[in-house]
Amino acid sequence: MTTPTPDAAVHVRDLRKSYTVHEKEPGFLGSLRSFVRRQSREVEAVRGVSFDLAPGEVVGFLGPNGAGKTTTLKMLSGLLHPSGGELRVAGFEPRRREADFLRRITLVMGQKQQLIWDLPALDSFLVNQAIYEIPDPQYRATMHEFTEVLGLEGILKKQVRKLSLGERMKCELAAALLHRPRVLFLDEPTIGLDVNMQEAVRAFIRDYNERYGATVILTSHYMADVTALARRILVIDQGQLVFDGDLARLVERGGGGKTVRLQLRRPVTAEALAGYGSDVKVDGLSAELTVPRAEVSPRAARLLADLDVADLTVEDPPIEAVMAELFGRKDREVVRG
Ligand SMILES: Nc1ncnc2c1ncn2[C@@H]1O[C@H](COP(=O)(O)OP(=O)(O)OP(=O)(O)O)[C@@H](O)[C@H]1O
Repeated sequence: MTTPTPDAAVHVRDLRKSYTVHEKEPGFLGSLRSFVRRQSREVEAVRGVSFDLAPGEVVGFLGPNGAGKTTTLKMLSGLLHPSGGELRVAGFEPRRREADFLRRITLVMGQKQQLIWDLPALDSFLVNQAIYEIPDPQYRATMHEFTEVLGLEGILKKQVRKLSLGERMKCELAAALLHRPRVLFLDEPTIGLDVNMQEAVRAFIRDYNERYGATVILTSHYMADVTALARRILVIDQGQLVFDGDLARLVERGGGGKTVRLQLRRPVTAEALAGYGSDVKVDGLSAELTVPRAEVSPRAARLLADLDVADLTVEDPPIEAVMAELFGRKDREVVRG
């Protein structure tokens, strides 16, 4: 047994989770056969994940569908028991679900709701106040603060079923954070929201992190959430951690080169640009091409010297492209950047 890193808000060592999945062949005969002899197999959803988070750290937890993100977050919040490994969250063993542990954490799942559908959100808040034994003055102060930051005025007394998705998500977040937890597990908190609402939710999470020094693990399929909130990224693929480090290092490691965009004064053909880089696209007087990272300066200098260029910009590839590159790799060793 290893000793948790002192003061780590989250300590994870060699965490594992297998599910037993019962299988059945299709059709009536299949049902009969599985009735007589049940077939099952093990799915290793999380296979030896290790990391530590410092108090106040905001971390993006990324990976393709089925990588093991939700399973990990459920173990961290004590909803699932690990098959192996070691876990400490705010000094507690999550699987015991002690009251003091539950007071320090929250799990928000964008796809699930905890608010009572037929009642106004305010009623769910009062239920949470009772569950978490939040003293009245703290409840009033937090409600006041959340109402302001999230713009809840006017929606708290409406039946939850009548709220828009975005309004409901704001109320879900408020309900989940009413007890001022110190460790937040956020699983797709902005899923399905429009761009403005995504930004509002992000601003709220950022504000909460700064105000209370909360530790945050965030999964999202929207890279904008991750780039706006997290500097450190954990990438999981097929149940294993494949990257742990700075967002900037992740982009660099993608290795796929940088995108050079050109605004030209005179048109050029894609063939003419092929000698300067790959993936050349030309649209009227605009063009873009991919250039190897180490070659950016000399190639840009050649482009400027050879062509009639009005503007030239160099950009990192979109993080989605970097991730796709990373998942395509065969090496499964964790890279710490
Ligand atoms: N209750 C369950 N029983 C059996 N297998 C499960 C169960 N829950 C998850 N799995 C399997 O475990 C693996 C990891 O699933 P998990 O939901 O943790 O992935 P994820 O990274 O959160 O994916 P997504 O981004 O699609 O939500 C998948 O292969 C999934 O099919």
